[in-house]
Amino acid sequence: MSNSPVRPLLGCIADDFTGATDLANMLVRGGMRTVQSIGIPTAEMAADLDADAIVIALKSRTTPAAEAVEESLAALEWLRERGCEQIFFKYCSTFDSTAAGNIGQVSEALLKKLGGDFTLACPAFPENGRTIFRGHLFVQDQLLNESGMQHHPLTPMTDANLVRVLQSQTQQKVGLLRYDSIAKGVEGVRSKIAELRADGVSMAIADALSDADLYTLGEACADLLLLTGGSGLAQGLPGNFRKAGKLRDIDAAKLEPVEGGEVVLAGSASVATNGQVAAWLEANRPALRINPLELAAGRPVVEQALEFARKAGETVLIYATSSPNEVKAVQQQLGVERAGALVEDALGQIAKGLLHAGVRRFVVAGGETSGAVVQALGVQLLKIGAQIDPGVPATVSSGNQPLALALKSGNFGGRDFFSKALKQLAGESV
Ligand SMILES: Nc1ncnc2c1ncn2[C@@H]1O[C@H](COP(=O)(O)OP(=O)(O)OP(=O)(O)O)[C@@H](O)[C@H]1O
Ligand SMILES: O=C(O)[C@@H](O)C(=O)CO
Repeated sequence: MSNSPVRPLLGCIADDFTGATDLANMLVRGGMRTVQSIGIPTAEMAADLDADAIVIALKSRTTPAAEAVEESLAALEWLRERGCEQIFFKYCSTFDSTAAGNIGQVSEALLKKLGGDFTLACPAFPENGRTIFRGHLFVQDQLLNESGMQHHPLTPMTDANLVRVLQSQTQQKVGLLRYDSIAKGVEGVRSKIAELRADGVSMAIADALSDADLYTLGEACADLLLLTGGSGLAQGLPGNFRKAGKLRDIDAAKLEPVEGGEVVLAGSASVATNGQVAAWLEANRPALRINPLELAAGRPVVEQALEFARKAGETVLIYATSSPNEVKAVQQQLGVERAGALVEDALGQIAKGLLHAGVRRFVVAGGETSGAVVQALGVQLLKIGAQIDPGVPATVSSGNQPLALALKSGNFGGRDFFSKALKQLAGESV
């Protein structure tokens, strides 16, 4: 067994916040000690880094391609300076991108900078119902464009044919690594990649119906400088580093316990979060809903929420989560951006107020919401612990005052996620 690596092995760039946490979760599950940085780490943060994998969380999913490319290249440069051997570009398992990109443009730029001539694009996440067959992405039993994602406010996905979608975002030739090549195992994948390369393809959408397919892909691609996809594709990578004797045999998911108060903050309006809020209310646990219209009217919503939490004497849920129709009505009155910003800002301020009141464990629902809360709490670096539900790990922030955080993508987590996450952050077995 080799000693702890001085430099990280895998460098990752994620296009959003909870997506980064999802990827980090997968790497820890595979035995890689992983830290997530909010943006490119500062020199001070970098001095403390000791991990097998580093995930840099950007907020580039919906930014114009040129901006996303610039930020991603800056992250790449930082990761290469640290000596990372392989780079992973993480995007959403539903391939969320605007009509203008930017998954293709960012992948192309990263590949060029690395001097590579081929990469895979595979957003599959079978554990959460995302599979790819003949280049078409399914969410559970629906094609992507019939799954509800066609109505996404920022990244409506109206075509399930990922070869076509990716080709519209890059000058490079896009191909398909089909399920029948993957069924032939690691050698089958390698010979198909050789064929695709000879054909001038530099990015191939990879089919994946199961975790077994993703492990095969991961093993077959050990030598590629760049891989791109969802967290599922990363499952096969720790095994490659282990085989090469580069990982220590330690518990990568171990986190220090964090004592203090706890809270649940929900700013996601997704179906899964609506169910989780309903489950909390059905259990008669204390909850307060914040109303964006009251925020817009300048009412003291933040102060009221802090007072509510203080008086409750037990763990509370503070949420903006509403049904799609209610959200739409608010958005029509305030505008999508303003409504979102008001809620995010309020939940951030509430998180900060609760921190001052002694809260140290935070369960947060929603990608944008998590970004706002983490920023308000001044968190820059997260150590990643054990999985709570697929795609969501427990995490603890670095620094003088460690905070325990569970940051959940909107559509992730079971109905009992909030209570399960609170227990796990408190160190209880779940
Ligand atoms: N009641 C509401 N009315 C209007 N906007 C709301 C309301 N509740 C939440 N929002 C806003 O909706 C957005 C939800 O985005 P967020 O990323 O947090 O959740 P999500 O989209 O479900 O999660 P993910 O991006 O992880 O899939 C935020 O900007 C939030 O402020
Ligand atoms: O891949 C996923 O589905 C998530 O990690 C995510 O990025 C959700 O926004």
